[in-house]
Amino acid sequence: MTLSPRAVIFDLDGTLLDSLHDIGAALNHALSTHGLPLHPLPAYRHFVGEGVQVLVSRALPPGREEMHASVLATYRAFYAEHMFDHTRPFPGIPEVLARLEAEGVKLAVLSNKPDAATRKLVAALLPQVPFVAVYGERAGVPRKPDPTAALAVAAELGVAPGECAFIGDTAVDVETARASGMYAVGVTWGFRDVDELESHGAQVIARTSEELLRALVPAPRAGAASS
Ligand SMILES: O=C(O)COP(=O)(O)O
Repeated sequence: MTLSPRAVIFDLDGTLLDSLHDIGAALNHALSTHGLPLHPLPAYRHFVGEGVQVLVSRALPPGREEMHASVLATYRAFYAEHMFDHTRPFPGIPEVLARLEAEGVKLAVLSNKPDAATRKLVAALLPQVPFVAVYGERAGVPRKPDPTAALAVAAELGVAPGECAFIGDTAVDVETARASGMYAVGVTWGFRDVDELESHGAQVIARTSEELLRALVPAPRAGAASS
């Protein structure tokens, strides 16, 4: 099945960008600065996804909630300096975005990452992509899976929610898509597994960037590639 959406809204962390290392290293730096135990980097797969406040809450040891503000401040300062150390687009992502652009599909990013970091990363690592809208978590706007921001992005793009696909790697993204009335597409190269995506209602699962493209746009006509 090809969805052929008029617009595609992408999650950022774990969907477009492989950002786990820099997030985990920055939070481990903050934890160690405050004398708290660290986590192995893979543990951060389950901490990321619901914004920076929740990220820090999940990383703190039980009973140390009073450290939240200090750890968050140290994390923010360190991450601002190190968010580009290891973070790169996942393999095939620039090609997916270029093909969607060529097909005339409108593109946007909606992340639960803080807005400033979201914009900086997208501008620096995907500079050639003509995203119509790029948003992270903003004061006064409920974060995903609340549909408010996704519906506002669809309106900004001038498309109905039913003409949008929402692409993400976590339950939060799939729930956002469903709550907004958009196609829910889960990708497996990010931070969570297929079970999580399916059990939260992903209508399509893409395991590779090629599978994602096949789900979104019609295949080039036979013979078109050889000319
Ligand atoms: O940083 C987060 O909490 C999540 O970011 P994402 O919404 O781009 O996955």
